[in-house]
Amino acid sequence: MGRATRTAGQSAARPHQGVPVEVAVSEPALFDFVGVDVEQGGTRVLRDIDVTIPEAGITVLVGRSGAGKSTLLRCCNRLEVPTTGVVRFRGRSLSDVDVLAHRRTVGMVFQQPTAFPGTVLDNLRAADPGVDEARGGELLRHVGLEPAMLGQVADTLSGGEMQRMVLARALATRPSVLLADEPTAALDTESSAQLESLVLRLAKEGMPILWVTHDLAQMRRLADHLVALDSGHIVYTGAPGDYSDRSIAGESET
Ligand SMILES: Nc1ncnc2c1ncn2[C@@H]1O[C@H](COP(=O)(O)OP(=O)(O)OP(=O)(O)O)[C@@H](O)[C@H]1O
Repeated sequence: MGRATRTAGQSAARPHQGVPVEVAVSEPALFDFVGVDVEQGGTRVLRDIDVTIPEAGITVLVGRSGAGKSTLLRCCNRLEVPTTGVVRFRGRSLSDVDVLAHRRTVGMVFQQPTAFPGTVLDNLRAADPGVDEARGGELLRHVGLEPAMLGQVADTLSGGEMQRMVLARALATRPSVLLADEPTAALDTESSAQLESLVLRLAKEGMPILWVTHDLAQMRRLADHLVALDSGHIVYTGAPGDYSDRSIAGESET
């Protein structure tokens, strides 16, 4: 975690002194889970989660099916609300934020890309009505699609094109974070590789990304940081290179 120095005024750190002082403060984490439980249908699907998601790079969440990866990810944009505990976003509890505004800051893409009715441009405008053709073309280029596709009926796109359009739609609100829940699961190898390159580029451009997968080979291609879950518990956090317990993830290399 990086550290920052800020100038604290009289009222902040030293109320009894008349001059500003320099204090060192830790930068808040991107997401901070403290004592988080999530209960679904009488079962605790996340148990006592304490984890910090760093501000930079790609954090990959791995674990076998049903481990709680999606639930943890969904807590990050308030699609899921903890039964107990706190999730903080850049230091602020998500129970205190405006949820819709938060979801514009924290974009999300899902396993199954879903087009809204109408054209690709209509889809981008559903996220931000201010998207004109120029901005729409820019968003499409950013995800490797041709601006000429703006007028195409969205549900005629291929699976790979659709997932990239959905990503462009998520980027239309200029989010500062991206959440991705197994976004390559329904794609062929080539489309999957294109999406991986795209996400690596977004991360390089400075966007922190949380990416869920059960595919350990993909995890190794993408992860700067790793969080592994098993039966609702965190079983590993740290560098991907140090993670070796395949029996915990329970998944095969692909
Ligand atoms: N609304 C719900 N009601 C009851 N149980 C739920 C609900 N949502 C999730 N669960 C259960 O919570 C557990 C964790 O689900 P979650 O989708 O987070 O797992 P996952 O690790 O993302 O799995 P997968 O890789 O299969 O998507 C599962 O056992 C699931 O059946």
